[in-house]
Amino acid sequence: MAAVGEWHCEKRPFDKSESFANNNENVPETGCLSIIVLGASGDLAKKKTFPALFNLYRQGFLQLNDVHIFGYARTKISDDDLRDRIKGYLPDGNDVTEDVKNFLLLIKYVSGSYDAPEGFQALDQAISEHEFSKNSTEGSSRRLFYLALPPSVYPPVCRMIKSHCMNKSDLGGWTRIVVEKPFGRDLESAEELSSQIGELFEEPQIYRIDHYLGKELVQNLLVLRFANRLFLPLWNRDNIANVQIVFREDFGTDGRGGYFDQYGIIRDIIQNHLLQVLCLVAMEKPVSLKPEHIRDEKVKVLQSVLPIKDEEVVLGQYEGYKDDPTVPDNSNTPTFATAILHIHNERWEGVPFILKAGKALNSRKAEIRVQFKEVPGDIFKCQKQGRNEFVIRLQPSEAIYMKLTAS
Ligand SMILES: NC(=O)C1=CN([C@@H]2O[C@H](COP(=O)(O)OP(=O)(O)OC[C@H]3O[C@@H](n4cnc5c(N)ncnc54)[C@H](OP(=O)(O)O)[C@@H]3O)[C@@H](O)[C@H]2O)C=CC1
Ligand SMILES: O=C1O[C@H](COP(=O)(O)O)[C@@H](O)[C@H](O)[C@H]1O
Repeated sequence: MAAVGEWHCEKRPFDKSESFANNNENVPETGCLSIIVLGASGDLAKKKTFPALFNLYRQGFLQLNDVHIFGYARTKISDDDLRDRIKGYLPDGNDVTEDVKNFLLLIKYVSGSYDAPEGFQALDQAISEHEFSKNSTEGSSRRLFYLALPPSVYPPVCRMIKSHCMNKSDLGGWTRIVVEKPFGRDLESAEELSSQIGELFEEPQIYRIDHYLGKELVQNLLVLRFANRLFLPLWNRDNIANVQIVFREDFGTDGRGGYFDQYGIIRDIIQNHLLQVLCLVAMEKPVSLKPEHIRDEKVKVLQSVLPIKDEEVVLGQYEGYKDDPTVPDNSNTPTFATAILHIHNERWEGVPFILKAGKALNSRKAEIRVQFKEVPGDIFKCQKQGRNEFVIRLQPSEAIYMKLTAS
């Protein structure tokens, strides 16, 4: 029997004043806004970034009078080509509504490379023309650059933005950049990337994104764990046998080899999305909900993870991966990985955290599965496998359910 529980689980209302401004409390959020999606020809842009912008537009956070959206990438396509690529991924894209039409008209495309001035000069000119058409005083407008690109090109792109596309002077306007995961390939490259970007932009201008943290149930994990007495006494090694954090997709790279093959499934999914989830599942209660307090508790979890043993890792590559023309014929990149993590602390000693991620599998699913221990002195002889579990499903649709043991 599966029962749906109703635990305290709330959605924090989105506060307009927080949009793009939570670290910049004194900066006015008015005036002409240009949002520039770099890597606009790619998968992230069409599946997530443009649809998210459309949702902001529909909810009134992006005003027709103030906003313009620019796509930038190397692929040579027209404005309409880009709009056609995006259309099918918008919630109402197939029956082109007025909202869809108006939104698409906000989008212009500029083509150029990621490491040469010409393209960025053309981009700057297109942005400036838009700002001029809105009678925006130079320096008073806002420019947001979203890097929907492989991290390997962040340094040249950031240098080009800094040299050619900044808001010209500081009259209340700003220039900000959003960078995607994975943040580098390893500790050394992450630190190098941090210092390269840090030399060009001030910290409040830099936004690092992990979209799993935007999923409603991921955001709710802290409320669920720390605002419900039901869970407080159970959430530990005395009651929990193991925790599985699983990501499965039923599609492969689909032409994303240019990015994916350089990184593989561990860097694409496990190191960021799944580890963030693991931290929220395993951490102690933070002092408050301030970002730095939450971060401090996450760091303690990560510091308590023991080195992963080779025999507790499985890697694989799906058959047909190398048939994708964007993947090199000799690629050894894993598209599947499982690793067992052990957290060496008072709460979790002896509880395996099983992290699994794979592409081109037989189903699509992202979930946290908390398997409870069997009850002591069990008098029932029923089948126990797959029962006594608490499941938080993050994908394809978000849900919480419990698999109880019942005859
Ligand atoms: N796809 C998704 O659902 C998600 C992706 N992300 C992140 O977004 C970023 C981009 O991923 P995604 O859009 O999927 O990948 P894509 O392979 O689709 O790459 C995006 C664009 O980047 C350019 N590009 C690709 N490979 C290279 C390369 N080796 N060198 C220079 N430019 C390249 C291409 O544009 P052009 O050739 O036209 O210049 C491409 O259209 C990654 O960091 C990923 O982790 C994050 C969350 C979800
Ligand atoms: O970050 C990424 O996430 C997507 C999956 O996101 P979801 O919200 O649809 O679960 C994945 O396809 C992509 O490889 C990866 O870069």
